[in-house]
Amino acid sequence: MATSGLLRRSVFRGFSSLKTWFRCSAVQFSSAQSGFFPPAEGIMLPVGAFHNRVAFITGGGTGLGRAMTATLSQLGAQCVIASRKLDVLQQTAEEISSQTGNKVHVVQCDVRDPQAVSRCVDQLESLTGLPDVIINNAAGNFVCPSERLSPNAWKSITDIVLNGTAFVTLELGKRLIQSQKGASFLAITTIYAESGSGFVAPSASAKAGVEALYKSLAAEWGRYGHRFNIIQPGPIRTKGAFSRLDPTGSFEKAMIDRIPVGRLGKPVEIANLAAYLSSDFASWMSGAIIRFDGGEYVSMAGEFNDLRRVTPEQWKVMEAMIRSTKGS
Ligand SMILES: CCC/C=C/C=C/C(=O)SCCNC(=O)CCNC(=O)[C@H](O)C(C)(C)COP(=O)(O)OP(=O)(O)OC[C@H]1O[C@@H](n2cnc3c(N)ncnc32)[C@H](O)[C@@H]1OP(=O)(O)O
Ligand SMILES: NC(=O)C1=CN([C@@H]2O[C@H](COP(=O)(O)OP(=O)(O)OC[C@H]3O[C@@H](n4cnc5c(N)ncnc54)[C@H](OP(=O)(O)O)[C@@H]3O)[C@@H](O)[C@H]2O)C=CC1
Repeated sequence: MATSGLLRRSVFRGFSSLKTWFRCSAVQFSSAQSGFFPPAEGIMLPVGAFHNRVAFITGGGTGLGRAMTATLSQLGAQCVIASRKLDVLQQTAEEISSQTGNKVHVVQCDVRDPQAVSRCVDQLESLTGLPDVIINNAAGNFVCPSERLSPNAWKSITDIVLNGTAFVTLELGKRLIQSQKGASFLAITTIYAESGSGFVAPSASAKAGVEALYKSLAAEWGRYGHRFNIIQPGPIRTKGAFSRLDPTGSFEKAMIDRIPVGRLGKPVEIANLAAYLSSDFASWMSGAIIRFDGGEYVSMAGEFNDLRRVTPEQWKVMEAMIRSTKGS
């Protein structure tokens, strides 16, 4: 009796401090743990893995598209990058070509316009011939409460992300089928294409559509020699994304705090994965969706994941409480 009274008192003291502790504690992961997971900045595939290959990358002038272009070019590919801003494309192409010694071509194209996409593919064909690798990376996005979205805001994101990807994929796919040439298609979506997310509803909806398109074509166009895969990145700092998704910079710490690996991703990390998926080493991969997020998605999803905050001392108290229910 005396022992169980003591236990109850100590359990109660422990529990109330636990409640206080839970209220006070906001941080789940220390960025110090990123020390366990330093990014490897080198190029993963062997030199020449894309020798004699042509890669077409939308949005290749900036951010992740630029990193993918640099990696493919380093691996021997002749790259063609396309987006709206010709000056940005030209500067990126010159910088990458001068580093790798491989030509990077540029084509101005607004992927929202199917005629422009068709003209872009004409230009691509005359520059390099049809590509072996297609990376649908171009996107538009901004955080916005859904009740503030105008029809044109919705349309603008959907047109870039879903329709743009579809126009590029269909135009190239048809021409590749016609010429009996196989290719690897890769789309860059995001982790919330799966879960949905408040404040980016147009992007979440359009990215989910891209995933449905790529899974459908993986099933349908394997017979023409085409593979379709998807990378769902978590947060990787780029000017384009972070200026539109975290304009004040106040959410970055919260992002890092919920990533088990304890840090943001690096552009070169996604570039290595994209190169692998686009390479012959991945010729048995099609219809795959690779989540690439340092564990953020599962970290946000699990009901009991907040128990990471419980200290060993607090576990002693909780375990005693649970064990004391035996027979009740
Ligand atoms: C962290 C982990 C998960 C991260 C996921 C990341 C996903 C990403 O996709 S990041 C990629 C970010 N990069 C970009 O967005 C680059 C390209 N973006 C743009 O060019 C522009 O931001 C835009 C998408 C708006 C398109 O530009 P465009 O010049 O074609 O359009 P606008 O005429 O400026 O706007 C079209 C309509 O949208 C309304 N609008 C624009 N910004 C906002 C905003 N911040 N909030 C609400 N509404 C906005 C704009 O008013 C236009 O509508 P309307 O006035 O009715 O005509
Ligand atoms: N960075 C991140 O944390 C994450 C990024 N992603 C995805 O990664 C990809 C790259 O994003 P990121 O590098 O961060 O951002 P950027 O803003 O740097 O890249 C977006 C690119 O898309 C191009 N683009 C936009 N609209 C059009 C259009 N209408 N026609 C042709 N090109 C267009 C832009 O070029 P231009 O303005 O010259 O047209 C730009 O180069 C996107 O698909 C994004 O959704 C997904 C999850 C996380």
